[in-house]
Amino acid sequence: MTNLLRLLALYRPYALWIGASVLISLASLLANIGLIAVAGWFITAMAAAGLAGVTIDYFTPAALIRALAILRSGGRYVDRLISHEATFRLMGELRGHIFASLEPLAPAALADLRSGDITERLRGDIDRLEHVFLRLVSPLVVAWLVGAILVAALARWNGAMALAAAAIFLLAGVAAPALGARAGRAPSRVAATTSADLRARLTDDIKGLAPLLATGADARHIAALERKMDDLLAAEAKVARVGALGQACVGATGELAALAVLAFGAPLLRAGALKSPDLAMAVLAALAALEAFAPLAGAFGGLFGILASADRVFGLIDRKPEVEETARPLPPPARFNISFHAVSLTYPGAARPALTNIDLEISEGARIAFVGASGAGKSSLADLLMRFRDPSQGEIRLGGVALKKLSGRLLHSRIVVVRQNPHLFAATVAENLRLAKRSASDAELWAALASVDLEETIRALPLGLEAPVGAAGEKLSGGQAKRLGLARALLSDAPILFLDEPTEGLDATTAQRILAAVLRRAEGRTLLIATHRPAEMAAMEDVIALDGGARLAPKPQAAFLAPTGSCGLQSTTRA
Ligand SMILES: Nc1ncnc2c1ncn2[C@@H]1O[C@H](COP(=O)(O)OP(=O)(O)OP(=O)(O)O)[C@@H](O)[C@H]1O
Repeated sequence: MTNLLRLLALYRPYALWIGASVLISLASLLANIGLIAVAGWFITAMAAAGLAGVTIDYFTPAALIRALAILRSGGRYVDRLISHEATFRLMGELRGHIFASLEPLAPAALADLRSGDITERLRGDIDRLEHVFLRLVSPLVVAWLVGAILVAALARWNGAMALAAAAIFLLAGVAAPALGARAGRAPSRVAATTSADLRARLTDDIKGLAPLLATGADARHIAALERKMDDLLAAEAKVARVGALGQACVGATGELAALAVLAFGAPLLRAGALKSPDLAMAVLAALAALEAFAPLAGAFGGLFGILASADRVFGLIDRKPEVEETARPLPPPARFNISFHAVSLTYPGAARPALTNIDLEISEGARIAFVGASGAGKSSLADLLMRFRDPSQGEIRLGGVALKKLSGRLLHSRIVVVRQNPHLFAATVAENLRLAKRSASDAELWAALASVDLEETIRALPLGLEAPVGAAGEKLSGGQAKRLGLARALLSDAPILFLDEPTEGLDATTAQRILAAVLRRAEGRTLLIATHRPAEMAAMEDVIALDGGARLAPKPQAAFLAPTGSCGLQSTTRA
């Protein structure tokens, strides 16, 4: 419920829009009720005048009927316009708000969420929140106001008649929504969470279709999706049943209110305390009140589904970032030497540290190779350097300034990391490259491609630089996608490059050519390479060996090049 209140609080900047929408909705509903009531009064009065052989002024009621008809139709149109505009603005803002909250979370604090899940929270769940105002709040407020106005109007003729109508309106406007919400609580929550899960799974399965087909696991996954779909349909059927029952109950509101007015009005008519046109008007007004209460019937059955979506959306916003941005970042340091001071890192929930007590001094422009078996901690070093995570202990400094005191944006403009499988966007070759340097000319793009041996391949594509690379670069081979990621990094002006196994999987000749180009383009910059290749180690000024997260004792570079298995690491002792 707290999240529902938080959601409603977000509407505060749109209070004027919402007030206007409720007023216009109320006016058009009252116009409709007035139209039916005045028409009833008019017909009865005309009949009574005919029987009595007298004439009455029919211009005024006819004009009133016309005016009410125009107000009803125009009001409905303007109401839709305003209420939807307010809702769309709010949803747009909420999406922007969520995107802004996602940025500091990425990548570490989102690592446990499937990408389909995040997409679903941003799309489906937010869409569901749209109903809060349109289907719940506005209809409820309008129904209560209409009920109160009708009861006040009836009270002018007879208190008991007004009380009876009030009791019926309370049943329809308070008891029925409350019961509907209660009955729909479990199934609507199940429907919302199952639907979110189903979409997230579907997204994941579509992304991983190739391995699913290759391993023959597709049938199992399809069966699992079908089971989820059955669960969803069953939950939605229950929500629909609650809605239908609510509709049946609320549907009787108008008739019951009309009967109550008739029951109390007939004796007044006989006693001459009420005229027949007035009674007809009151009965028809009570009957027409149904229009105000009808939307409440099914809406509240799904209330808890909307709350489940609100929980999922706010659950994303409320996640704690792995790293806190400093509110007052220091200016960029003058130098770019890197130092690690007794740095340890233990991932949340991990049994043992990924990095232990690492001390490092990397001077500006240095060329260092990081070596170590898989899981030794090389990529974790890069994550810490980019401040995707903070060390559990110790401190990292850039130019003598603690990373925590620098802004994330500054850090990311100074240090570029190329991961083992760099992410490519579903955009063109040029767009992917220009992420690193927006102003890069085509000639610069070609030069960057040439340095990773990709120029010929891209020139051979009919669209060249404008060729789309497909989702996550799937139109390129694994090696080509990796090289495009590398070209992107080389294009940037960042003074520090961290390349995580840049030539892994490439043949020795291509790897050698690319290494030469990397060294050329990294001239004057700090170049850090995580590698298993002796040639890359040999090209660096220094080799730092990691084993199980600890830095091994320094030893001559040549020792790493000895063919003793895992880069000559076995005989090395811990630092
Ligand atoms: N997000 C994570 N959550 C928990 N443990 C992690 C996470 N990422 C890495 N680890 C663990 O931290 C240790 C170091 O991993 P890291 O990826 O830094 O090694 P690496 O040397 O880069 O390995 P590789 O050469 O295979 O890429 C490993 O034991 C790994 O299982």
